Amino acid sequence: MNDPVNRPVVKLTRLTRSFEQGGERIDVLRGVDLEIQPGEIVALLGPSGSGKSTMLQAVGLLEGGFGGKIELSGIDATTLSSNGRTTLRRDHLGFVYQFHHLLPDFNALENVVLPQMVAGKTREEADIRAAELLDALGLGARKTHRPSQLSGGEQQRVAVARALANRPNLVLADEPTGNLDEKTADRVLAEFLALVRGEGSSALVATHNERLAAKMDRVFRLHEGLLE
Ligand SMILES: Nc1ncnc2c1ncn2[C@@H]1O[C@H](COP(=O)(O)OP(=O)(O)OP(=O)(O)O)[C@@H](O)[C@H]1O
Repeated sequence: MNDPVNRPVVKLTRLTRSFEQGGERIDVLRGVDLEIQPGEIVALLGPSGSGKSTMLQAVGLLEGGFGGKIELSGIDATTLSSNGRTTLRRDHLGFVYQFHHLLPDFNALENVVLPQMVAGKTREEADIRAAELLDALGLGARKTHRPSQLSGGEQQRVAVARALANRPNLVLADEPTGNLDEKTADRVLAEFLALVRGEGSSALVATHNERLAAKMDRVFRLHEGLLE
């Protein structure tokens, strides 16, 4: 029971978030409950403005201002200090965004090595792990390319490798293939899902694409601030 491996990687209890805009209050999240078990890949569907990014920011411990409870692998993030949240984020989470956000002056391998060095790995360990991930994503021959020398699909694959570098138990992905053409998006998503499954990790993937969402284990829809 106390084994963190068997605890939900995410448990949200009555998560709320409101914004003030022009003197008006918008209730974006109205009491969201969600549990994601280890190894599960969950799609978060919803039209633009429904609150998908807001929800990922909550789970990613990237912003404050939320009501309710956010637990990651049994740890209640809402009671932690800012340093505690940073450590929890570093040790448990990986992030992939719509745009790759790779460091332009570093090559593909270095972009995957850097977060590992920040987490305390040796350069040698980090190099081995980065090469393993890039090889798995078919980028074996692109390791010394800078982001500007890679195609959009290749850049996004490097971003996927970076997100998985520290063996997170949950990857948060916000429209991870939203910037790619349909064929490339399908291929990169399939590789991403296969890698997450192979690593035994979990993922919460925000998308407005029903077809892509259907490839995941469970699909939730954000509608009027609640999950359906
Ligand atoms: N910092 C903020 N201040 C005011 N309103 C905000 C803020 N962040 C988000 N919102 C509002 O919250 C709502 C949800 O935004 P959010 O970005 O979470 O939606 P989304 O489903 O991710 O949309 P998209 O698919 O377009 O990225 C929107 O109406 C947005 O205008």
